[in-house]
Amino acid sequence: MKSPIYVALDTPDIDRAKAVATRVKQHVGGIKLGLEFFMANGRHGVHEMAEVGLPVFLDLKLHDIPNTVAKAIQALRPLDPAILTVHAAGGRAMLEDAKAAAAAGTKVVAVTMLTSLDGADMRSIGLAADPHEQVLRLAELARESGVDGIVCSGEEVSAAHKAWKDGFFVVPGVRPAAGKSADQKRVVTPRAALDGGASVLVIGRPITQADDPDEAARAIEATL
Ligand SMILES: O=c1ccn([C@@H]2O[C@H](COP(=O)(O)O)[C@@H](O)[C@H]2O)c(=O)[nH]1
Repeated sequence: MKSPIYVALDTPDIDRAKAVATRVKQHVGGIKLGLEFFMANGRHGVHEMAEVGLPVFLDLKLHDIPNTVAKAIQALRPLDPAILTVHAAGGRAMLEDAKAAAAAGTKVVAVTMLTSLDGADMRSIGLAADPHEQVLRLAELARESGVDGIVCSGEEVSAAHKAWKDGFFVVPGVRPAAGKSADQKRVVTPRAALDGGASVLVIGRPITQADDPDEAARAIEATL
């Protein structure tokens, strides 16, 4: 069975990204390239990483007016990403236009509330709801807008999955041992995220910063 793990290759160094991807290839289902990699290496870098032979998740978290996001997604079509992120807070029209602009084979998923935020952070940006309520509200908006799924933490994935049975759920903030971790605040274990209904587990530093990334990915996979 294909691994649900997408390894987050957060580095500007394409040789390092390729080396890690090649080492962990047997234990992951795909690679995730985010802003750090894309800003440094652009479209050419994405093409090169695709040569590793794993599906590519382009985590650019697009958030702008509908026309700008749609045009950006059209420009990304030749890269043929398996998964692409936009921010749910961009609103219904932006989500609808994002989905319409993507290639049929690309899953468009909406980031609800970053896993680096907790309730206190939400209040500081003027949101009264707790993380759980906010994620469920944005999940409903994403579902109604026709995108394929959402990004949320493992703390909310079970409730979101119950409300959206055929949704696609991407869960970052995953750590072999739960609890706060560096900049991640809403954290669960890989097993708990999967039991909650995650379709994809995004795991970066626990693999990429391990002395032996391949062994770290294998050990995580063995818990699933
Ligand atoms: O809410 C979110 C959305 C995206 N991410 C991304 O996932 C990885 C997590 O990396 P770790 O090293 O495992 O913390 C990273 O690329 C983030 O940009 C997220 O963490 N939370």
